[in-house]
Amino acid sequence: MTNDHLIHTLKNGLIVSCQAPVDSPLYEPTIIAAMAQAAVNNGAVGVRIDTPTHIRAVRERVQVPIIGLWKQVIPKYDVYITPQFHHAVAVAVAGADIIAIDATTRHRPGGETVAEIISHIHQELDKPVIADVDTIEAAKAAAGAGADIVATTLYGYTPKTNNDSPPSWELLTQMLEELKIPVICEGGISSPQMARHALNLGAYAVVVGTAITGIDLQVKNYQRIMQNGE
Ligand SMILES: CC(=O)N[C@H](C=O)[C@@H](O)[C@H](O)[C@H](O)COP(=O)(O)O
Repeated sequence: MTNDHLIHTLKNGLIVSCQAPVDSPLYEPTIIAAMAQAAVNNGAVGVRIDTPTHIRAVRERVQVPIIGLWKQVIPKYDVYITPQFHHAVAVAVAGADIIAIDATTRHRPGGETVAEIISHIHQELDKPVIADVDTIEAAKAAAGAGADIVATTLYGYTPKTNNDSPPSWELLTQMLEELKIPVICEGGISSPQMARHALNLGAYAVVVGTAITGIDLQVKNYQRIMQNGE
């Protein structure tokens, strides 16, 4: 399958992000892979998976495109989603079909620019890149740098955006108006109706994580509201 065809299989579909906090009992390759398979069995067109180990386990069980990433904590840097090319290599070798990278305009470790990482991923790994962004400026820069897809993933998680919670319909609309490449709506989608709304606005596909696979965060949230009333 060509990369264009692969991207096309995601169109208008639901991509389920199967991730868990590192201190959760769900943070196990077999459990992540079971969640991914359950998602695919029920119609998910793709899955989004963190770490090479989890990607390898999921690859054994599902055929749909895997969007792979590797979250890293690097002292002095806030960029954490597949921050450097060598992380992208590990993600690709583990079996991911598409690589997600942080494409915000924040300082990056290793002296690589977003454009350099994207071009290395294209030339050396032959994989499409999803640029996870927070603002329209970052989205435009990522598209200009050769990203295949941009996603609203980091809206609400960076100093420029963290006084609001995702999703931002405004950012999604702006990205759809100003970019020519597919735009994925990701982050804070918590109901099928919200996912449908994103598609109605023109999103290429929708990624849902916490609302489907996030037992830890969901239960914490229920508890907080049930115990404290807010
Ligand atoms: C900001 C960040 O690190 N987002 C991560 C990206 O891979 C995941 O933790 C999210 O679960 C994913 O983006 C889906 O979003 P939501 O869980 O809100 O449906």
